[in-house]
Amino acid sequence: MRKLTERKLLLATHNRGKLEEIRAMMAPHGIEVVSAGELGLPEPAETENSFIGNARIKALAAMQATGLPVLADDSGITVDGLDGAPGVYTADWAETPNGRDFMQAMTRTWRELDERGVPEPRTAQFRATLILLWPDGHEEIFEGVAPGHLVWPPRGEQGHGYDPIFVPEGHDVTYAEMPAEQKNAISHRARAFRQLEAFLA
Ligand SMILES: O=c1nc[nH]c2c1ncn2[C@H]1C[C@H](O)[C@@H](COP(=O)(O)OP(=O)(O)OP(=O)(O)O)O1
Ligand SMILES: [Mg+2]
Repeated sequence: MRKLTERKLLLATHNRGKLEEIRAMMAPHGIEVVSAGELGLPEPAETENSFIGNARIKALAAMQATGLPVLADDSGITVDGLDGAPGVYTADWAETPNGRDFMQAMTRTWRELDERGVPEPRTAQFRATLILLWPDGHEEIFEGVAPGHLVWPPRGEQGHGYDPIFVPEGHDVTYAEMPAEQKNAISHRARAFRQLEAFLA
């Protein structure tokens, strides 16, 4: 098994919420995390239609720019009553001419469920695909899924993105109502990260 021997890792993301979560998960391993956003690296277009495909695009772009081993995260929420949408397009649903608006994206998600007459509980899964890419092209892929259901109206101030409407299975509160440590112990990203931990030297 290829181990990550560097104590510093580049995270190919421009998302501050992901950065904070993965930084917290790496900290106990003594690995410092810097992000593509912090380094001012360009944000590549995510043109694939799979989480793995888009994670690889981001990882490759950051690795080619720096020559460093890179971790990338592509994630999103799949809603059963919407046949898996927004899925790979979760971030796209938040796009506006003035940047991202996740209240708009969450509102659209709930409205489309209403329009289809989907009964509650409106089940959904948060998904994260992590790719660890070495400069020689070697890669490892890790996937985490967190099942749960959506609620309306949005609740909580923690976290980011769609956190205020997602209640993970076995809990009564949304991701956004949880302290960061609790979300980081149970989230889709945490589940993917636990597989990755085997690769940390
Ligand atoms: O834990 C999460 N809590 C709430 N929302 C989340 C989470 N994880 C992903 N999401 C949503 C929002 C994000 O915008 C989209 C992923 O899109 P995705 O392209 O992977 O990330 P991104 O564009 O925000 O950052 P980047 O591509 O630079 O890593 O799914
Ligand atoms: Mg993105």
